[in-house]
Amino acid sequence: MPKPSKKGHLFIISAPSGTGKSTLIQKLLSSDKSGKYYLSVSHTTRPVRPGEVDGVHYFFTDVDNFLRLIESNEFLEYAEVFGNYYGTSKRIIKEKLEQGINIILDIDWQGARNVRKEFPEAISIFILPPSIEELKQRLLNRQTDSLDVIERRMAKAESEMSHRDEYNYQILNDNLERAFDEFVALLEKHN
Ligand SMILES: Nc1nc2c(ncn2[C@@H]2O[C@H](COP(=O)(O)OP(=O)(O)O)[C@@H](O)[C@H]2O)c(=O)[nH]1
Ligand SMILES: Nc1ncnc2c1ncn2[C@@H]1O[C@H](COP(=O)(O)OP(=O)(O)O)[C@@H](O)[C@H]1O
Repeated sequence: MPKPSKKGHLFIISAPSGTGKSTLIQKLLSSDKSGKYYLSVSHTTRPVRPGEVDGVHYFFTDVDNFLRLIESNEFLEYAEVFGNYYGTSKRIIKEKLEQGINIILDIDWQGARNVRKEFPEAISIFILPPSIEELKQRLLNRQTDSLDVIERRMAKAESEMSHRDEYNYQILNDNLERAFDEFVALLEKHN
């Protein structure tokens, strides 16, 4: 009898906007030569940033279509974040987990709560910025958002951080190399 193949793990990554979660995740994916990790591509109604590609960074959509996708039960979870909708597709996640591929979800604390309801075994990691001042500096340096968008994201940072204790692990993203090593070690521990 063939041995039942091992299922993939579900990793939830959250952090205040600008902390560096996308940077850490992209670094993981570029070092993942064997394709062990898959980053779930969410749907969003927020505007495309320069350099972002539809279907790669997000599936960019309008509100009407997003509401249709909710109706047709397409999402494992969805939430309103910074005045836009964001949602995680259900089908592809289940498929990949069955294939033994680990899934990375870059979602906010509301999404994390909802995913835990369906996947209590999910492993959740909260990434912390060194300080609020440094967080603002990173958002400014990134040069992807206008000043009022940055202000809105900063206003939400404290409330996002108030959920850090709901996560299995917390990683401080002070020095990128150090934080990355800790991030990889943590993921590998579960493999
Ligand atoms: N609940 C939920 N949150 C999401 C999803 N996709 C992205 N987010 C979160 O939405 C927030 C804003 O994401 P984004 O606009 O890309 O900004 P960034 O975090 O500054 O790069 C972040 O906290 C993401 O983790 C999703 O599918 N569901
Ligand atoms: N450890 C770090 N030190 C300094 N800058 C960082 C660090 N990690 C990420 N950054 C930079 O901070 C900005 C925000 O990072 P990003 O990954 O887009 O954040 P998030 O996905 O959490 O919103 C980017 O310009 C990125 O290059």
